[in-house]
Amino acid sequence: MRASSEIALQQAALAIEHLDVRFGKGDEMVHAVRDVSFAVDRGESFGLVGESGSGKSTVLRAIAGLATDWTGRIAVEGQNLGPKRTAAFYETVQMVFQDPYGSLHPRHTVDRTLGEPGRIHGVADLDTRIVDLLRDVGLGPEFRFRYPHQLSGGQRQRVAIARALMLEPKILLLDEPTSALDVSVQAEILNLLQRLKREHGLTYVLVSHDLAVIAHMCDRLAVMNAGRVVEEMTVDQLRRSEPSHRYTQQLLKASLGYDRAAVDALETFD
Ligand SMILES: Nc1ncnc2c1ncn2[C@@H]1O[C@H](COP(=O)(O)OP(=O)(O)OP(=O)(O)O)[C@@H](O)[C@H]1O
Repeated sequence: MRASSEIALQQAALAIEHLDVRFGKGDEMVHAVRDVSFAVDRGESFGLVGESGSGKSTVLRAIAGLATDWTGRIAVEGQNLGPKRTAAFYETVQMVFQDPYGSLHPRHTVDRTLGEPGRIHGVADLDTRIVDLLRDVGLGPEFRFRYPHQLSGGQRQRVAIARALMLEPKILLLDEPTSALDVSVQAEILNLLQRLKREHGLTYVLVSHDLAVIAHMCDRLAVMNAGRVVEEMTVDQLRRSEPSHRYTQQLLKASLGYDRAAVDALETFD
């Protein structure tokens, strides 16, 4: 596994260099992300971990074009991104949010939720594609005309994942995709994401405050504190409890969810 510094930036699925992100102006200004750099290889799962407010989601939001006051470089498959996101961007990069309740329109059926991006981007044979995508995320065709309030939390997140896959993206930005779900549903969704990654050759950037989730899902991770990356490491190093930065050691100790036996047990789920 290559460290960010060894990944040729033109070859990287995603390269972030010296990213700074701010919100607001003057006295109210929040400097949420400071000089963040990392690169993600094609097909890799990269985790961003850190306490609440450390800037993890803001990094994803800058990539997705949802936080617009940023400087530095963001490149997707060797192409630098400007301030606006194009149709080609959404055909390459999609985002899945934490809250499946908030991220689906309450008055749109599953059919409409999945169909809308497909129609906008001219996806062929949309009816078949919708049914295939639902099957891909473990939902039968009977779910097609349901509204969000007729779905469980896990089913809603499956719909949100299916919507993200509609345009056959190469990169998924996953912002705490399971933290609104209870533990058993969380394991189901994480295992679904693992399977989809294998089957579709996806690249993931996964934000989580939970080291157990990162250890289960990722190849490498960056630890964020107060807007900065304090350490980048492989998950193998994390598992061997080898963080070199004091903050990461603390995070590891303090992370109530982190229990090596539990992480190993998670891996036996199918
Ligand atoms: N729209 C916004 N306007 C002003 N400040 C913001 C905005 N979004 C985020 N921030 C601030 O930026 C900082 C980083 O927030 P961010 O959501 O990226 O952290 P996080 O690590 O993802 O936290 P959490 O795990 O709680 O989601 C925080 O201080 C937050 O208050």
